[in-house]
Amino acid sequence: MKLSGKVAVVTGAAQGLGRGFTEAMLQQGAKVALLDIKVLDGRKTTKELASQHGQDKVLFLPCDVTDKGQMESAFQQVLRHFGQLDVVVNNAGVSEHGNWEMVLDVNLRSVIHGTLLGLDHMSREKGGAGGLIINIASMAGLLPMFHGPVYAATKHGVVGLSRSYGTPFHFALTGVRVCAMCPTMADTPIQPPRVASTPEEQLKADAHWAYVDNQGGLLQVSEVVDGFLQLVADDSKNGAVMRITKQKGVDYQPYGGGGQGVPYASRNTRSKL
Ligand SMILES: NC(=O)C1=CN([C@@H]2O[C@H](COP(=O)(O)OP(=O)(O)OC[C@H]3O[C@@H](n4cnc5c(N)ncnc54)[C@H](O)[C@@H]3O)[C@@H](O)[C@H]2O)C=CC1
Ligand SMILES: CCCCCC(=O)CC\C=C/C=C/C=C/[C@@H](O)[C@@H](O)CCCC(=O)O
Repeated sequence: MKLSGKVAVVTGAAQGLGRGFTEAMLQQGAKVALLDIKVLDGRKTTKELASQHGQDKVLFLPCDVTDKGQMESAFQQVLRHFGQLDVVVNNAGVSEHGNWEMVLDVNLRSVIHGTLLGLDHMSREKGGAGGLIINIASMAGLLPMFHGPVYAATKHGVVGLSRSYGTPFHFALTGVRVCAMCPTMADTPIQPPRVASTPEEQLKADAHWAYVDNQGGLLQVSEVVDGFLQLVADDSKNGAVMRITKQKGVDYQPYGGGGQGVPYASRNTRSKL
């Protein structure tokens, strides 16, 4: 997809990878709606990007992605404001912490909802023009994460969701490509501090940072963004799972047969909003 003139929604765009994806799409001529629960940070980021790219190219919408009503309203505001929708980046996410249901809500349930909203607004079978959905998973979506089992479960779910909606069956109906990105540790505020507040958390932090250091350090946001732009541009990639690691750079998770997907015999195979 060429991004010039296109309209994108990015969740969790106030900082980190989401801000990186947003800036990259603006630089390629897209207009971007930034959704984030952090209102002050979101407004600050949007103001900075507006000064670089033009006020008409950005729109900030305060939005808690776990609130279905806020998400539906945000997508409707994007359509009203920009008149179209071509790209959805379900990026908002949180790392593992005590509240496992919140991790599930943000990292998986909201990504499912954002995917369904994107399909609802872009799918050709619903009068849309087709488009692209990129769901931000993680290498924890492909590997076990002993200090983050719930986090890993959500990211495995994002991979499965993206591969399933990224089958030829759905593309024939929707004209919407759906892919997942699986970066390893990247230099954003999601990273835990090296010095924790409790001995138990310090043990986890030491294990985390020992792994990061052993893997060659953190990815830079720019490295993840480069992969993102490659995925956006490559219209042959549907249902693809992009990996970004320090060892191998950008590559794709290899899968054997079955890439066409398996029909699931149920009364209603198609999820509803
Ligand atoms: N940084 C890393 O090491 C990696 C990050 N990821 C994934 O990349 C995505 C972005 O993460 P980062 O930029 O690193 O983290 P980050 O913490 O810097 O940014 C996450 C953004 O999501 C927003 N957010 C969180 N909960 C929200 C909610 N309920 N509603 C709306 N916005 C919400 C935050 O306010 C923040 O702006 C996440 O899905 C994360 O799991 C994947 C692999 C590696
Ligand atoms: C706790 C902070 C938030 C977590 C953010 C993440 O999602 C971090 C990424 C999670 C796991 C990373 C695994 C990294 C694996 C690679 O470094 C490499 O070891 C994998 C090689 C796989 C292969 O070659 O098949």
